Amino acid sequence: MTPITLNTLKALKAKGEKFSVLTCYDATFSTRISQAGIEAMLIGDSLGMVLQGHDSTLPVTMDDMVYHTQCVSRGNQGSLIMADLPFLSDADIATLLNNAARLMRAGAHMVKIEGDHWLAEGIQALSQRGVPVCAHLGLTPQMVNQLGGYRVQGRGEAGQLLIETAKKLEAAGASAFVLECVPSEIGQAVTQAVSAPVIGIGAGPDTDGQVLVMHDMLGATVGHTAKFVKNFMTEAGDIQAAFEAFHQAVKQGQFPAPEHCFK
Ligand SMILES: Nc1nc(=O)c2c([nH]1)NC[C@@H]1CN(c3ccc(C(=O)N[C@@H](CCC(=O)O)C(=O)O)cc3)CN21
Ligand SMILES: CC(C)C(=O)C(=O)O
Ligand SMILES: [Mg+2]
Repeated sequence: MTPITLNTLKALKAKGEKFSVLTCYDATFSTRISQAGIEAMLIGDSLGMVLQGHDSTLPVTMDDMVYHTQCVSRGNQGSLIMADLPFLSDADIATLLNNAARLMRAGAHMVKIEGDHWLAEGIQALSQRGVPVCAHLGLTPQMVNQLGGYRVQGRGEAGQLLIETAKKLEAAGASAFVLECVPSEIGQAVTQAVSAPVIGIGAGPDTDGQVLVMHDMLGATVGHTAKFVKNFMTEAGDIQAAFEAFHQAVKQGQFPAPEHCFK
């Protein structure tokens, strides 16, 4: 399989074709997920919750992210690898550049950073130096203490601001977006407003790609799961088939269904 690049994702968007993304944290699942044809894997700081047992993503360190990115990189068979910059790893531009360099050396092809319009400066600094950046907007879990919980974002006026923010960050150099927990109409509007691929999680059916936390879509997560989660394991019967079913459902526009979306 020819490796997936950012250009592949851009070309899919231009053609109106969907693509799928899963979080991944280790070499075995990296091989399995990439063999299923899933275009990209995200070493998410959600590992703080699903692997480490914390109740938020805030305790995750750069060392944690580097270690898991190396593991995923070793198992990868052609998917695009994205890695999260963890909480406050972007305290200033020099720190941000150093931390992004660590993720890229560990095998990431692109870094993802959570925030809002103020990300522009950091995104510009990274993209000018050859580090592709994915901007994570909407529900940004590193801000859970300020948001007062994992709540839907971008309702009412905030939705219009989100569209303007995405355009501004694309102009600053963002090459992709993750849009989390927003009404479907905002997911659609942001996707149309930028030419960079938009990956949704709880952002409706109209984003270019869909991402889920691997443990959620395998039905392995303990306790509460969000409305946007679908368990692909029940029907598939084994893990490889569940990855393939997720990929096909996204490709064919069958996932997310209305029950996975916010109005
Ligand atoms: N296992 C796991 N899956 C994830 O998707 C995930 C993590 N962990 N950890 C980091 C963040 C936290 N995330 C979350 C967690 C909960 C909701 C949630 O339950 N949201 C409510 C929205 C309620 C509302 O405002 O209407 C929901 O009902 O889905 C959303 C995103 C997404 N990320
Ligand atoms: C939920 C996705 C988008 C993420 O940022 C993570 O897994 O950390
Ligand atoms: Mg994350």
